[in-house]
Amino acid sequence: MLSITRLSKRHGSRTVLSDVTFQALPGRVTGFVGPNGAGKSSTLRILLGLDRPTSGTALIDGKHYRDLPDPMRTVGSTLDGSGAHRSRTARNHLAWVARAAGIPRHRVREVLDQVGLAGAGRTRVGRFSLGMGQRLGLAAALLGEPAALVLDEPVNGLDPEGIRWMRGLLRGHADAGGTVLLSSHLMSEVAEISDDLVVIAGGRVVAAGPLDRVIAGHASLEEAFFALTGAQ
Ligand SMILES: Nc1ncnc2c1ncn2[C@@H]1O[C@H](COP(=O)(O)OP(=O)(O)OP(=O)(O)O)[C@@H](O)[C@H]1O
Repeated sequence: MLSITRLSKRHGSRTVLSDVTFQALPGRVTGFVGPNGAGKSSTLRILLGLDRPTSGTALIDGKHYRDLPDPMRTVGSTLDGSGAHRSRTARNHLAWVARAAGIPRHRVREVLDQVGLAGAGRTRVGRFSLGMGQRLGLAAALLGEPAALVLDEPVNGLDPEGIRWMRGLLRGHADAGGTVLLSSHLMSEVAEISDDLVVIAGGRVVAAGPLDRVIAGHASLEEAFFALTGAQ
C-alpha cells in the first residue's frame, strides 16, 4: 500500500504541495490526475525518495523509500523516463539495471517480452520512438517483480493500441493483487484505466475515492475534471 499523509512541500516562499493525503491500495489502479503544475510529479518524487517533503510522510508498505531493504523488488517506477543512454541497446540497459539491483539476468528477456519489445532488444535506445521509450521504462520498473508500480504519465506517447495494451498490463497487475499508482493530466485516459481517482490542483487534493464517486454529479469525466480543478 502507498500512503501519502499530510504532505507539504515548499520551494522557498512557494508552496507546491499543501496537506496532500491519499492512499493507493493493493488490487486497485489509482489514477493521480491534475493539470500541468498541479503537484503530481512533486508528490511522486517524494514517495520515491528523490526529494524530501517540508512536512508529512509518503510511505511504501509502511516504510520510507530510503528504508526499503530491496527497493526494486518492492516498487517499480518510471519517474525520470527510462534513464537509458541513447547509445545503449535496450537489452544492455536492462541488464545493467538488473545487475546493479542484484536481479537475475533472465528477467531481462522476460520483461522485454512482457512490454512487447522482444524484437527490439538489440536496438539502440536513441532510435526508439516515444512509445517504445515508455515501454522500456516500464520494463525496467517490472524487472524486480515489485508489488507496487508508480508510473508518471505512462500513456504519454502511446498510440491507441499502446494505450489499450498498457491498460491491460496495469489491470493484470492490480488483479494479481498489486498496487498501481499512475499520474496523468489526461482525465479520460486515466478514467478508463483506474478504479480510484485522486484529483490534485494547485498542490491540494480536491477529490479522492472510487472513480464513480469522484465523477458523480458531473455530466462527463472531462466536466468533473474541469469542475474539480478549476481548469479552463
Ligand atoms: N525545484 C523546484 N523549485 C521551484 N518550484 C518547483 C520545483 N519543482 C517543482 N516546482 C513547481 O512545483 C509545481 C508543481 O510541479 P509538478 O512538476 O509537481 O507538477 P505536475 O502536476 O507534475 O505537472 P505536469 O503535469 O506538468 O508534470 C509547479 O508549479 C512547479 O513549477
